[in-house]
Amino acid sequence: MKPKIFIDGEHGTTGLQIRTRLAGRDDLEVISIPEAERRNKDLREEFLKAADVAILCLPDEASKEAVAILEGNNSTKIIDTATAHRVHPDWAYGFAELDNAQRAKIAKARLVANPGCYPTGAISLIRPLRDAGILPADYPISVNAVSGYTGGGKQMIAQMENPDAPDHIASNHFLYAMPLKHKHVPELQLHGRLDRKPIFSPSVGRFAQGMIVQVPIYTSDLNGNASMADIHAALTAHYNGQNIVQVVSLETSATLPRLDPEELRDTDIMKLYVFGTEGSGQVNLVALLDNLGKGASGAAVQNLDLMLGHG
Ligand SMILES: NC(=O)C1=CN([C@@H]2O[C@H](COP(=O)(O)OP(=O)(O)OC[C@H]3O[C@@H](n4cnc5c(N)ncnc54)[C@H](OP(=O)(O)O)[C@@H]3O)[C@@H](O)[C@H]2O)C=CC1
Ligand SMILES: CC(=O)N[C@@H](CCC(=O)OP(=O)(O)O)C(=O)O
Repeated sequence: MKPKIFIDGEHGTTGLQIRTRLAGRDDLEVISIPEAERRNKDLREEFLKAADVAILCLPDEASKEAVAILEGNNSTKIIDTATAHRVHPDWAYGFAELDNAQRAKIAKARLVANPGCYPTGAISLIRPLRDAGILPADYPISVNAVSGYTGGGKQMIAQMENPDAPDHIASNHFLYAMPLKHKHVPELQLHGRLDRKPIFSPSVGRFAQGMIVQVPIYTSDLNGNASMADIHAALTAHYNGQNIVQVVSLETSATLPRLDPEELRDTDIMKLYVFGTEGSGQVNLVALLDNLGKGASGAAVQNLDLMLGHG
């Protein structure tokens, strides 16, 4: 029997992209609710309970509701793409490259919380340096980022694309979350193994998919005055042996005149860069990804495969 997969929120931005990635797979069966019935709670309950794996692509509250429906049901595994369970101790954090143990943890978990798009970029840069003993736990981390507007889901897509929408956004690029209380901060702090809350400053650009996440660092404040080469070596060692997170060489990074957030659009790859000038005392650590690829739907399918034993 093929495992049954139900994508709750299949007709939203993240759900649709998961559906596309699963189209044509003959090792599993996607069970699906017609779009007009997407908010029919009874039908959703029936599908949630019938699934071997339910992938939740819903706002936080609806996601918690779906998890409550499955309370005590041990036959449906859950991947939640929302923010709701990312710092919950009973949930495995769905970033397979987090450390040596994470892939196996995800593979045997019933509850997997897919990481946020921005945290995927920032944690991929921070965590290996924490684990290697280079980055002190109390380092004052800042994370500055730009995302494509699909990161805000159907609502923001309409705001950006429809000039007649009452809440239309005409800006080509804007900052938001200025009170520094973005929903991603707890996740960044916990999985980045940071003692202090990072300062997270996201922004959105007038492009659909893509993301740049920047973590600037003073190397003189790192343990042992780690050099740019040491930082790059630690990242390279951490991501050795897998093909989704790619550490770009220092030589290539040094030749880049600019970095385009859309470069990895429609891929599930993430590229990491160490920018700067050796000896200057500063580096800018940068992650480049598609917010809907490794930042959401691609990661959900990667986790699904691990949970189905295809890892
Ligand atoms: N977009 C992105 O880049 C990323 C998104 N995520 C996370 O994925 C989740 C989904 O986001 P996204 O796809 O962008 O959002 P969308 O708004 O595009 O899609 C959400 C879908 O859920 C449906 N929905 C909302 N409430 C309910 C409900 N109570 N019952 C059933 N269905 C419901 C919506 O239906 P309706 O059309 O009726 O509103 C819509 O189809 C969020 O939690 C988000 O944080 C994670 C990483 C990146
Ligand atoms: C551009 C934009 O609005 N991005 C969203 C983050 C993406 C999202 O809602 O989902 P995740 O938390 O799962 O990443 C935000 O800042 O709230």
